[in-house]
Amino acid sequence: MDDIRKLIVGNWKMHGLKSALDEVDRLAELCSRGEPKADILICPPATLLSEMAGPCRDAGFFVGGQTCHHRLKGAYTGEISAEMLKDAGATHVILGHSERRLYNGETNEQVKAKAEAALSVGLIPIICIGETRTERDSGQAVAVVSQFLAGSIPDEIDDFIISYEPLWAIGTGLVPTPGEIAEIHMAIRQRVGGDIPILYGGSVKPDNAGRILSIANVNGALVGGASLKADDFYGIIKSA
Ligand SMILES: O=C[C@H](O)COP(=O)(O)O
Repeated sequence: MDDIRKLIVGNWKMHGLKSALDEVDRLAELCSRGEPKADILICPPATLLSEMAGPCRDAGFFVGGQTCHHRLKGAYTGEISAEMLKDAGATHVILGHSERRLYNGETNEQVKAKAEAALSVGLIPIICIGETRTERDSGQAVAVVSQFLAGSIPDEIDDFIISYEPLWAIGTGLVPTPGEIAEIHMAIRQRVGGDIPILYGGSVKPDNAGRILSIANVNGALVGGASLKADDFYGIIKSA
């Protein structure tokens, strides 16, 4: 079994006003009761990043972005650069999330360029890949995930994270079988090598996290809905 330290990531997506900082305080209090066996990364909306960086750092948590532009500066109204995320205290950035590939039309080439921008300022990219229900049901899951891998990862890089997120498991309460997760994570492992963390994301909850995190080559989780409340998120963290 690989000895990569588990990473539990909370992707808050488009949730979180300043009052959500109370959840960071609550999570810090819960985690102070014992030594979590995982690193914890919270990716809030960009509007909260600077304000969260301090409390998270004090609690031993990392903070990250949910996307970044592929350029470091310029006339790109409404965009956020990797440099701005770094300046706000981020250490990681989620890239190519299926919700951005679907709703914003993000392509593999754009994800690759964003990853290069992130790496150029010292951010660790978390590159998301996954198949649709139709692709899973037609036996294409491994092929589709392999194509995303080939197209989204910059050449010659070694400090990045992959997150396998079957699109049909995001926000649905549905989770692949352990065998399905193991098969995909092994395929990713064979492609990226032994040191790259591979996270699973898609309806991870306190009651299934232990089982998912015990699967070979699952080095952590990318958690959406269950990361918004500290007690739920801690239920996943302590399963690591
Ligand atoms: O980024 C997180 C993934 O989209 C999973 O979201 P979820 O835990 O709400 O299914």
